Amino acid sequence: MLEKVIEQINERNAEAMRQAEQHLDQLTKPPGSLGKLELLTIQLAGITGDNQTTFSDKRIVLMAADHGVAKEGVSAFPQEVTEQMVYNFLRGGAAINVIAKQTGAQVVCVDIGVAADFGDTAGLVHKKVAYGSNNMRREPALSREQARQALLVGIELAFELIADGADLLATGEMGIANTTTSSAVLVALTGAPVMETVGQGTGVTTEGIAHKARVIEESIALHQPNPQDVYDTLHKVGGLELCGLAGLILGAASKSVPIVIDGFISTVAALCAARICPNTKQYMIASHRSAEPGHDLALSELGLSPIIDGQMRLGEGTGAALLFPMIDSIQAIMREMATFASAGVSGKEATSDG
Ligand SMILES: Cc1cc2ncn([C@H]3O[C@H](COP(=O)(O)O)[C@@H](O)[C@H]3O)c2cc1C
Ligand SMILES: O=C(O)c1cccnc1
Repeated sequence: MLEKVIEQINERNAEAMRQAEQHLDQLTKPPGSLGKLELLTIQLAGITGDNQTTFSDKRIVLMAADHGVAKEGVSAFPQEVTEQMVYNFLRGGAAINVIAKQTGAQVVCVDIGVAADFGDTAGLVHKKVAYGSNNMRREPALSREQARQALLVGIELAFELIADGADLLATGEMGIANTTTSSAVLVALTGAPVMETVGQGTGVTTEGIAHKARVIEESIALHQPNPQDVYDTLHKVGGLELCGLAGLILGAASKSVPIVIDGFISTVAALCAARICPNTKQYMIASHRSAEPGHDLALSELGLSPIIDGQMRLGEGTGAALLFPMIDSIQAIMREMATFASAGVSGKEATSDG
């Protein structure tokens, strides 16, 4: 299945990108003056093959999972908050619900590995692979099989949502202690110094940050994840939502559906997807730069430049959903804005430097 998916992740449509660029330069504005939004719409044209797409069915896929490493006191909040927040998402009370409602998008809340039983709770997508991961400081976080299974959950979910009409996907997550897990995966894959990848997460103190770094160092020293092998890394120091989101991104790319990447945790999942299939990067849209210090490193590994710089550190897909109105605006500009010719506005003067 994975091999087939990877085979289907192609280069973007270069001709559609060229046409989008040409159209942008005919609109009544100085060339390039819409900055990163111009690059964004060119990218979207390359993904969909059309420079005037309206994205009318956007879904934020919020994967929830618990992390055994929470036992090491690496978060400012207790583990049960993951379960409690799942109920909050289902009731529409979380930040992501409010932002999604504002922008007309849907939140798809997935239990991929919460350490609680939700029974057949309505509104929740039931895809539990395990009741949380193990404490990576003592044992591998997941079995290799669990990591593979969670990745497949993500791929299949992307297929289901796209078959159901979704034309734009975004990543979101909930899982107490997952900034620690994400930093561990980032360090394992890049060899970056641990202290450059850890931040306050939900609000730990300076001492708390040093403690997180020690827990990560000890976990990596214990398991020695192979930096060339994403599965080895994910199973030893990863988490179920990271695996699931990596799968979701691969699945979206294989169907030529753009995928908006949220903050630090989501970007680490994106890095895992890109290590599995580098072409996947062409389908990723970096929404915002999180306050987590490791986020910049993960973004630069991917060669992505986010549009929003809001010092946010929430996750859930909030940064990604905040980009939706900007996506709608630039797509409307492509469809509706007047050209120099249609408006009778004089074009750029030829100058000595061209
Ligand atoms: C009430 C609440 C809502 C959240 N929504 C997202 N997160 C975010 O914080 C967690 C990661 O931070 P750490 O590694 O420090 O635990 C994740 O669940 C993430 O999605 C939340 C955290 C809390 C407390
Ligand atoms: O950037 C993120 O994704 C993030 C940062 C802190 C806490 N939760 C999520």
